Amino acid sequence: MQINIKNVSYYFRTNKVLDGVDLQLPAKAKVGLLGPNGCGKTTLLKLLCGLIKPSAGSISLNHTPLSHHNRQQLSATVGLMMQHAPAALDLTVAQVVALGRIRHRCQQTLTDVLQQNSLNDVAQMSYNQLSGGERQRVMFAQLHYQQPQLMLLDEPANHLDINHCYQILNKVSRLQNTSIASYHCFNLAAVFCDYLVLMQHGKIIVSGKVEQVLQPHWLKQAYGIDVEILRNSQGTPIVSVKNQ
Ligand SMILES: Nc1ncnc2c1ncn2[C@@H]1O[C@H](COP(=O)(O)OP(=O)(O)OP(=O)(O)O)[C@@H](O)[C@H]1O
Repeated sequence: MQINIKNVSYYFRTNKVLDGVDLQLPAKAKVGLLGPNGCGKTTLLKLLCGLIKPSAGSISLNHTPLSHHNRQQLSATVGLMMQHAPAALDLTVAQVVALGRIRHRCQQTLTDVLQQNSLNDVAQMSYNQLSGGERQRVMFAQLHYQQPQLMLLDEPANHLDINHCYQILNKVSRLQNTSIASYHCFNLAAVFCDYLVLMQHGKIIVSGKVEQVLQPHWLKQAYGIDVEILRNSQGTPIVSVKNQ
């Protein structure tokens, strides 16, 4: 899904939390949103799925303004995994995952999705009785079942142990869709994204390929930290924070 964000601003009352954001993304891009706490990453993700509307500017998906997509179509083609997995009503894990396909004809079975996300053993447990990381995995399985053309993930690594974190981010990177995920860990973003967007105070300060964005001067500007950039054996950047 192609995305075109034009001069988008967003206010919470008088607080301008997004300020003239411009961004064009090609279909199937795997995008990482970076930036310090409160810079506007979640707000941008909520705007992209139509949960909130821009105060100014416009967003188009596949060349059609978001405001022209009908709600049902949008909820089938765009999926958002929130940062804090919500407490569900008294639903089982299987029922929560099944909500991902409530508006679709299923192409893969619920059993397959539960299995692919290693949730078979807890499928009949109450969602409310799961740990934070287990809930996060259930919410990802719901999104996986939905198979949206545009997958939005707010801090997908939240709560997850390193093994489940890699399993989920590997799945995201292999899906043939567009994904935009916010990250606090530069090194996860470097491994799983092909394009990064660095934000500060509601603005994009730089966007581009991983190597262009993970530069010491940009990270100093956004976060006020000194870093050096190392490389792993595949040449992927590793950001190492210098002792403060
Ligand atoms: N419901 C709300 N009402 C008022 N202000 C809000 C609301 N939600 C967010 N904000 C403000 O909007 C700004 C951007 O918040 P947002 O959640 O988009 O940041 P973020 O980059 O996702 O932060 P984090 O990395 O901490 O999750 C923050 O200053 C926040 O206080």
